[in-house]
Amino acid sequence: MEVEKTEIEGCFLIKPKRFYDERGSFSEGYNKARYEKMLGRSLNFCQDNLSYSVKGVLRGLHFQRSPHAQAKLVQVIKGKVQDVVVDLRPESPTFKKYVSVVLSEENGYQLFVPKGMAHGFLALTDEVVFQYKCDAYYQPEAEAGIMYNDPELSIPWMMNEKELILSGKDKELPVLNQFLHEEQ
Ligand SMILES: Cc1cn([C@H]2C[C@H](O)[C@@H](COP(=O)(O)OP(=O)(O)O[C@H]3O[C@@H](C)C(=O)[C@@H](O)[C@H]3O)O2)c(=O)[nH]c1=O
Repeated sequence: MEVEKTEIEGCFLIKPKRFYDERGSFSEGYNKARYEKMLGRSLNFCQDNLSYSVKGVLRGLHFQRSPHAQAKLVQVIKGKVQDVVVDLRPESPTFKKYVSVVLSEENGYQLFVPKGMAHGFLALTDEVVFQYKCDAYYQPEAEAGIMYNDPELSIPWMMNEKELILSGKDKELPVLNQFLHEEQ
């Protein structure tokens, strides 16, 4: 298993080791003791989520407000996504920076997303099964988000705007600037 730092402090790309044999392959999706050691922090995941998406679905950019903020361990079981994380911690040296990675069934990579991030992904294949662990429970009243095409962030999404499929809720999200003003 390899761990790579990303441009955002506390956000890591994890490359689990895969064991191949004549039957197929095996890999550990999560091992509390090993992941804690590898990431240098304690982990207390309490909820597992699974979503199915068709090509062009963009979910994001989401987070839960404190005290319900969630760290996440995200991965793709089937298909391929562009996964994006935005640092929303005002005190962070990488405040307003984003990280964009491709997570796929083939590469098996995982992304550890610390608390204080907005997170989203774009389904790049016809069928995407996306799985993630969270360390705080879902709290609908704490849900918040930033518009995926925020002009200041200017995230280079890997599909054409016209091909994207968003939820009604995600079409109404504020841009980053508006969100930061409303929070003050
Ligand atoms: C996130 C979530 C949703 N739901 C319900 C609410 C709603 O009726 C339905 C679909 O919810 P959403 O539209 O919010 O699902 P979705 O757009 O997939 O939301 C997710 O997006 C990704 C990018 C994340 O990072 C997650 O934290 C989460 O915000 O599922 C739960 O019951 N538990 C949960 O933990």
